[in-house]
Amino acid sequence: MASVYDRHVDLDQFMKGVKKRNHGQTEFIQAVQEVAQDIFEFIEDKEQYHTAQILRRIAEPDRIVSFRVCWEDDEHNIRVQRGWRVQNNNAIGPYKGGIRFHSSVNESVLKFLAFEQTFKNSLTGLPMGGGKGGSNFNPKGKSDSEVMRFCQSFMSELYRHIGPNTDVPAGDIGVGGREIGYMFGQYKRLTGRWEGVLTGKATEYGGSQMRPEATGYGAVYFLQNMLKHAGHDVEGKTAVISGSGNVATHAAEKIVQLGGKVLTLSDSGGFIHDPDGIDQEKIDWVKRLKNERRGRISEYADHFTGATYHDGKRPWDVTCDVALPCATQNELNEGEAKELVENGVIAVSEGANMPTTLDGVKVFHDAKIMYGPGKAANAGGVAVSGLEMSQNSERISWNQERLGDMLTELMADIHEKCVEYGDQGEGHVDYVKGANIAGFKKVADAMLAFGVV
Ligand SMILES: NC(=O)C1=CN([C@@H]2O[C@H](COP(=O)(O)OP(=O)(O)OC[C@H]3O[C@@H](n4cnc5c(N)ncnc54)[C@H](OP(=O)(O)O)[C@@H]3O)[C@@H](O)[C@H]2O)C=CC1
Ligand SMILES: O=C(O)CCC(=O)C(=O)O
Repeated sequence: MASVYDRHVDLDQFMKGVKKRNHGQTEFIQAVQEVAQDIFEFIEDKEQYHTAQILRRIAEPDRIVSFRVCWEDDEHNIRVQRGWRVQNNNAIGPYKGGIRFHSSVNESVLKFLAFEQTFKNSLTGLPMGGGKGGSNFNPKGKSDSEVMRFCQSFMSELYRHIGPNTDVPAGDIGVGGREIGYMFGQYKRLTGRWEGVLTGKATEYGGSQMRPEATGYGAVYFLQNMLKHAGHDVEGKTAVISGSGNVATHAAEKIVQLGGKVLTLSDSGGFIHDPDGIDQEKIDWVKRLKNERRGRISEYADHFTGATYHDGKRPWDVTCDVALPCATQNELNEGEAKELVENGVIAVSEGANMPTTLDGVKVFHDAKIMYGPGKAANAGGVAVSGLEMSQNSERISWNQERLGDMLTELMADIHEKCVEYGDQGEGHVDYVKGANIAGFKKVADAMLAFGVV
């Protein structure tokens, strides 16, 4: 008798199902679409993946925990926020991925991030599954005490769902060293245990050297590998960077160290353009502005002569050789991608997660420029988090130099995997395809080994 379930759905039927089951979750649907088109091609002649419905299963989170987070502001008002942890897939290791605090956070955003994280973590070669969490809490303008009370309340719910062998969160937008400290302190208080349950900790209490730098540096190493593969170098290149947080400032720092010139940085208000170049001294100033004074990037143009501030704008119309979107999802659209290409960009390396819209990706693809998608290019952060987990379990700590070498090697390996599965001949590499297939294969083969679970 014919089965009512057709194992051989095509891409369109598959995406129809995804859209129906995840109605209105536009970011999640976008992330699945971008992966599915490559995976369907890859598994066309591989019956085992169809029979076991592997992609269908990866695109359905193992579980989503959602909870209320109550906290008291400095005026003694009771505030109520939502918190989530999306545990997408733990086939190859404990769930692993950051926590985001931003007013735009919702279930769709966290599902897309956890889905992407599953492929990214697989690409690192380390034993980590994919997860992501967060809240619609907006830390901007809040006092340290308010942030502390919020973090403690958030962890009072989250702690029962995480653990060093279960799920290991870290930072993301709006969650840096300060927030990780408050959350780790609360976990320790609630459980009575010191264990490596979060990464991105300060080095005084078990954090890893190089973790703050790892995502931004890693995105530049990935860029460097792409350029080298095509016979180019970072030295002498002009770079346009968006964002001015952890990833953007460290990407800028590494570009400068390798002899490139950084022209822009941005935040959600607008971007600054400094034709003289944003050197190390200026980057340090931006780090203090953002991490200590918690100010706006517009202040840069008041402080440094020659720089201009462009209110409400994104930096993609500034002519450059390389572009690094390092702020947030969907911050670079089709029109902006066309503008970059027309202005002669040769490579794009994504420090942020899914910063380019699907139409924008198509522009880069058609123009055959070197385009490193976030799940490969920004994997250095979670890779060093994986190394932090190893150091915590072994009760050891590696030095900066050793970790720097490991990060460089990890990014070169990820680049190699992308080339292995994405080489299109005549010197062109489809890095999206390479990252999707290499990331998928390891998770899929582990899932096959487990049977139907
Ligand atoms: N931290 C990490 O290790 C990793 C981060 N990533 C990704 O990198 C990106 C940046 O993260 P990170 O640097 O850690 O975060 P931060 O909070 O340190 O910085 C975020 C930056 O992006 C800007 N930004 C945030 N939302 C928007 C928006 N809607 N429009 C325009 N600008 C925006 C912020 O500006 P403003 O201050 O005005 O909000 C800020 O400049 C994210 O996509 C994150 O998922 C990826 C891998 C690892
Ligand atoms: O280090 C981690 O676990 C989090 C990294 C992360 O959230 C990401 O890669 O997007």
